[in-house]
This record gives sequence, C-alpha cells and structure tokens, in this order.
Amino acid sequence: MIVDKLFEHVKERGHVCIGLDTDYSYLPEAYAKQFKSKAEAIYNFNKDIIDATYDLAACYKVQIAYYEAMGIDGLRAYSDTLKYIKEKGQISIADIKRGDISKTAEMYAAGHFSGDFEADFVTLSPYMGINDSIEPFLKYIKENEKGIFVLVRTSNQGAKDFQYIKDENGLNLYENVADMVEKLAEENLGSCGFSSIGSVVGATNNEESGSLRKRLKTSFLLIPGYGAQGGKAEDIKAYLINGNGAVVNSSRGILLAYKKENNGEDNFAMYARNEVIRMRDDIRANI
Ligand SMILES: O=c1ccn([C@@H]2O[C@H](COP(=O)(O)O)[C@@H](O)[C@H]2O)c(=O)[nH]1
Repeated sequence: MIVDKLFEHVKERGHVCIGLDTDYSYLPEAYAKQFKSKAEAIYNFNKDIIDATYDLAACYKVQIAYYEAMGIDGLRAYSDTLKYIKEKGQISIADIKRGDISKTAEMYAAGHFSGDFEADFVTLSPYMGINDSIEPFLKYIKENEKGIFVLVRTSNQGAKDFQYIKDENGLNLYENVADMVEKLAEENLGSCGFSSIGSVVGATNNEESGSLRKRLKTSFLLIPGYGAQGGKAEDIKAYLINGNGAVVNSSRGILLAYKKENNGEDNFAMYARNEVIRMRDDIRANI
C-alpha cells in the first residue's frame, strides 16, 4: 500500500511535506523573467525546489487552487509538477479537497488517480457523506496503490464554525468524522500498521490533539498549519505514534524562505532546502 512507502519516507527522511502552493508572485523577479509564460516559470520553480529537496522530503503536497487560477496553462504546470515528483521517486498529495455525490465523485477519483492529473494521494471533504464522497475512491486504494486524506479537523480559525458543533452526546462534529474515517481506515491497513485512508488535522487548535489521535488509531495524518499559520513543532508530538504516522506540511514557509536572506533570490532553492532541514530537525527535536 502507498502508506507503507510514506511510512518509510518518514522513517528515513523525516516528517516534512513540502507544499507547492506556487503563486507567481513568490518567484524571484529575475528568475521568472527568463521564461516565456507564467506557467512555465512556475513549473521550473517547482522543479528547482524538488531537485533541491527530494532527498529530504517525506512527500510533496500540490495545492491545485494555485494552478486552476491560471487556467489551462496553470493546469499544464500542475500536471507536469505531479509527473516530475513521480520521476524523482517521490510521493504526491493532490490537495483538491473534493466531495460530491457518488457519480460525480467517481469522476473526481478517475480524474485525480489516473491520466494527466494522477497523484498518489488526494484530499477529500467528507461532508456530503461517506458513501458519496469517499466510497468511490476506495477501489483505487485497494487496486492501484492510492491513498486519501479526509478533512477531519482543519487548521484555520473558521474550523470552529462547524467542526466543533456538538451532538446530543457532547461529541464534536470533527470527532464523529474522525470515528467514521477510522472505521474505514482499519479496513485498509498497510503492513506498517497505518492506513492509506488518512486524515487532515491542523497543527493549530491543539488542545485536543492527544484525544483526537486516540480516535484516529491507524489513520495516517496530514498536518498542515506549521510555520506561516503559527503551528509549532511541539504541537506535532501528540499526533505521532512511535515517531511516525504523520507528515507535516509547510508551503509558504519553505517556498518563501529565500526572502529572509540578503540576495536570497539567486539561491531560492538552496534556502528552501535549508528551511526543510531546519523544520525536519525542529520536529525531530520535539518528538
Ligand atoms: O486544514 C487545512 C487543510 C489544508 N490546508 C492547506 O495546507 C496549505 C498550508 O499552506 P501554508 O502556506 O503552509 O500555510 C495550503 O495549501 C492550504 O490550502 C490548510 O492550510 N489547512
């Protein structure tokens, strides 16, 4: 199962998931000008970041919104970035946050687990129901070495609007979602003991991270919110089981690391690498 490869990457390389949320404005001006189009510049920027970091990263998360916003050319850069991640032997998470009725979800599954936009994992929203939004992806998990991360408790402040609504037993909505995801996860275990049915849990809002991990016993975790959103390494510990079972995403913190350096523009990829090393060691030191 794909989760076993992710588990090995975490063991060998650490927990860092590099977020390729590549906004054109993030590119050094002189670098961007070399290319014929914005999309070509973005793809080459991603390629340089991947070349500088693939030996250190657990995986890469590509946020589709940044590419969709640029139309057809942006989607070409998205597709080429996913292909390059694969070429380097790395794991891709397509952050697409899809969720719809089952027939439509079947199309999302085919669209993101095969063809031009094929990724190893996708992120899914469960709020239209497990049978509709999640079930159509399961056959790819069993038959095609794919995985999913279901939104359980997100990193943003607005997470409180719905995810903390309590049911008649005093359980938060996110806890109910966690229980349903964990049930499915246990039916799709890899040999590492974790499941290719993962959960998204934020590195922020962490008062209940220990109790949430107790509910999500086998689900592999994707933890966004480190760095730019204020999540800290010490917030990660409660989510790990024997030091594994989670990857921690940082996007702006890594892509924009060069901006903190004098003349960083000329060496943006090296500064991204330095930030990945700093983040990896920061997390390891807090386990
Ligand atoms: O709860 C969530 C789920 C997903 N995200 C995504 O992660 C990255 C975070 O980017 P940073 O620049 O490191 O803040 C981004 O793609 C979000 O869409 C999240 O932040 N929280």
